[in-house]
Amino acid sequence: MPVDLSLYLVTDSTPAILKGRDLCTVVEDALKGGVTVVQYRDKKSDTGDLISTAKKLHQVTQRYGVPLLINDRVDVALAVGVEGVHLGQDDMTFELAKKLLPKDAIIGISTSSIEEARKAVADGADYIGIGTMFATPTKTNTKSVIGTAGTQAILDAISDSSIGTVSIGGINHANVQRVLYQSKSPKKGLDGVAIVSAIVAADDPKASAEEFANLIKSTPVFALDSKVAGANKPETLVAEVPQIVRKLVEAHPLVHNMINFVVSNFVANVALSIGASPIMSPYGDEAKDLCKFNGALLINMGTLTSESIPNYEKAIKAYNTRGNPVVLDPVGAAATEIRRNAVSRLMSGGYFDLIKGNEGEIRQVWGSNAVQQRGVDSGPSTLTDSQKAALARDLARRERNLVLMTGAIDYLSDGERVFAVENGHPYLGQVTGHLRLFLGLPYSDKLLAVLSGLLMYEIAAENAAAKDYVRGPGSFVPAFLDELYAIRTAAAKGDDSWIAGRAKVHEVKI
Ligand SMILES: Cc1ncc(COP(=O)(O)OP(=O)(O)O)c(N)n1
Ligand SMILES: Cc1nc(C(=O)O)sc1CCOP(=O)(O)O
Repeated sequence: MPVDLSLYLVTDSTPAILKGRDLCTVVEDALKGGVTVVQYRDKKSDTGDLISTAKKLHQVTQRYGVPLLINDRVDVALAVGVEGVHLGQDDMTFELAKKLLPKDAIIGISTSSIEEARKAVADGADYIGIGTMFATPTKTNTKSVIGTAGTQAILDAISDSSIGTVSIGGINHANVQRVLYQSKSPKKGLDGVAIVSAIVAADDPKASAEEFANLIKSTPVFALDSKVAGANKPETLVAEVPQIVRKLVEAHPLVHNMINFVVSNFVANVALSIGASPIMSPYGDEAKDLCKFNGALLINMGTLTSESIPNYEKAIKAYNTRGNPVVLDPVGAAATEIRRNAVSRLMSGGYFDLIKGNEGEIRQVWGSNAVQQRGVDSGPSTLTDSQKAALARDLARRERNLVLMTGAIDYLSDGERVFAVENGHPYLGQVTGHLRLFLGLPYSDKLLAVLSGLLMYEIAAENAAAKDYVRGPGSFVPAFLDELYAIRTAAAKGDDSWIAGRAKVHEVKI
């Protein structure tokens, strides 16, 4: 019978993690909470002590019908008669372990590259541990931190095989759903997550394991997995927009803004104009209460300070844990070394449902070092329209989220579909800080939700710019707020004329 790898506990007996408690008690508590496999990992004890502890652990795991595997030591596994072993790249070879262990013994192999994973598949391993997902103090001598993108590439390369897969390294309650969701390749996902400190070092290992089990079971299905019928056709999507705008107006959602002070006032007024409820809070600790209102979080890096990043991280963790939408606006991402580092730190620490930026910013998030922004402007474009569309699509595909690359033409992608939106007005580009409030709405097709927000904004901008009293960005702002309000009022009355014949959306085939 295949092993249930969904919640894989790896033990650690070091004082910093076990904190002087009895290992068997901690493991039994974790089993009560829902752990499905246990690996006894002890790098320090002598062989005699390893065997004696493994025997005690085996008595516990057998009571819960959960397999016990031994890290590195085939001899200890044989002496105790446990269900299997976990072997690293520098341990006994798979072939030899297979010869020595009983036929039905479980053998897992550590992998951190496509080559290692392919070899484990060819050898016939039962599962692979894929890591290191995120840097972790539990094990500092890891080969490479590969994140969700590296894990996805490995899963993709072995997607024809039925080998089991778990991710390991730095996984906790705040990131577990993202790890499972974002690592998924089109044909193969992770079967589970391997955890050390977030369970063994927890004050209450049972409660911690229970929380993991619930999060794993309820890992949400996002945009790529469910769309409205015919959702590749712009006209099908645009036809849905009026009712989505109406729903937004009725929902009166809360938006938590961690935003650049330059546009703070404007963003608050925009939110109010379209019927949302804005709160400006750069204070990360406040997020654990604010996220309970089930609104969306917007991180706008416009006026970054040394205190911003830890505050962003706290807020992202709070919203990710609840699965509430988080939007990243990486303003000026390619302008300075500090901003470049901030982007990579945020990208490795949290899940963003939507990343919105100009070409320079999106290229920086993608990892292109060739870009140098001047201030927050994108700078002259060096990409063709189809390269821009491909960049938005590839980033969304890698991050398994939505990407909106703004410019004269906006490109919106969910990693599969790419739509070009040619509405808007140049004045809108001079008034940064557009909010995408629509992600919080209960629509399974998040791309459609964001497209609705985008069209509402851009059509309001066109209407505002057409007023004869609007002569530049200064007079544009109040007119724009009025036009947003006018659309909101019309939508609330069921009047969809604001969008009739106005949307300039086409699908880009790459
Ligand atoms: C499930 C799982 N995956 C990876 C590892 C790491 O094993 P290894 O490379 O042998 O490193 P050590 O654990 O020996 O430090 C693991 N233990 N479990
Ligand atoms: C044992 C181990 N192996 C890793 C690898 O990358 O192969 S990372 C790791 C430790 C994981 O600990 P925690 O869950 O506390 O971050």
